[in-house]
Amino acid sequence: MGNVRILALYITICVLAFVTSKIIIAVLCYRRWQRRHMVVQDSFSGGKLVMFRSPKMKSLKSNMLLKKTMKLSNKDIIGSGGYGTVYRLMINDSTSFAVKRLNRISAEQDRGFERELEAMGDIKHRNIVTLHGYYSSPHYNLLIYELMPNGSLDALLHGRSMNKMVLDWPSRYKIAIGAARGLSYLHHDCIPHIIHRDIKSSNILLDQNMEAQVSDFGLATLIEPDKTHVSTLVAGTFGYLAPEYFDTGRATAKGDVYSFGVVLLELLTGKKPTDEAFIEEGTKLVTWVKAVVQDKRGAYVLDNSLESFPVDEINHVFGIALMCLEPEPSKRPTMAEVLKMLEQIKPDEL
Ligand SMILES: Nc1ncnc2c1ncn2[C@@H]1O[C@H](COP(=O)(O)OP(=O)(O)OP(=O)(O)O)[C@@H](O)[C@H]1O
Repeated sequence: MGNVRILALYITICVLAFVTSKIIIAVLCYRRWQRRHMVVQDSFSGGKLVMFRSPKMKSLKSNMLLKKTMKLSNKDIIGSGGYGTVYRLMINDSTSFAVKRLNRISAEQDRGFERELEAMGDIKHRNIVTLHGYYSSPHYNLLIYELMPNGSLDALLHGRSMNKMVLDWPSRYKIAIGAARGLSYLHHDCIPHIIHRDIKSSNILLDQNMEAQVSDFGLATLIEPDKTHVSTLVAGTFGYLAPEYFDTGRATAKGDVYSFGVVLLELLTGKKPTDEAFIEEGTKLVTWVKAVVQDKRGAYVLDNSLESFPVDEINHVFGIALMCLEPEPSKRPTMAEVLKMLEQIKPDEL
């Protein structure tokens, strides 16, 4: 009988110690989370604004941030895409953000929303657009990003009048290297490794120094794009998608490499992969370029504005693009290899 009591006491002590340790760990984790976040509850809408603490956030008052976020209107719109509308949020002369309002997501997707965003907020790299925070409410969600003052590569290369700019070869090469660094970081240095799934020129944004930053990673898994958004097929964008994706429907790192190859072609030819002219002719940028190269008229595809720049450098990047565009995924280089090859073209400048 005595032994049974001792055993019961022993089990009780073990259970209590286990439960207490779990509570202590949970409290410590929550305190750590609180130290790294600034949280404001919006009693009016029932929403919650969460900002990840960083040097940029130090001088900001949380209530003022929430107030300005809630006041965003059509006049603040800077773009829109398959996931929703993007607004410029001006806090003061020196601080602004890009706020992406996401189209409604299902309750099932909503459950993983905050967890995914916490992981995205942890990713800090000079070639990845920083996620500063998010707002979640029963009706809609907002993602708060670093504002990229020079917009997207897509707008710079193919935009109408105001945004369009003739990018010289050094700028294009710098953009290619920056985007390759960002993507290589997601593929090889993040744990767990991240597949972007939607690499394209509108997801390569330019900071004040025209340095490329990759945006929108993680969104393809976070939210199903708007079904009315014609350029988007499941995840990814027509014109950039690797051929195997149409058979398997599976996003892979080598699929990202293919899409990056399309972006390199875009930089070299100045042509838009999603251009209706290609669709009308029943072809794509990649097919057209490959056909011209096969005819040994490779120089014909290059953007006219690149004529006066070093042809060997341009041809080298062209060669790398074609490697990325190998139909067989295993024959494509990894992003780390692509980056290394790009860097070797002008090693002194980096
Ligand atoms: N952080 C940002 N800073 C500045 N402009 C941005 C930022 N994020 C997005 N934009 C602008 O908003 C536009 C729309 O972006 P969004 O990511 O919603 O759609 P997209 O990339 O064009 O298309 P999709 O939704 O199919 O990926 C971009 O092309 C860009 O011009």
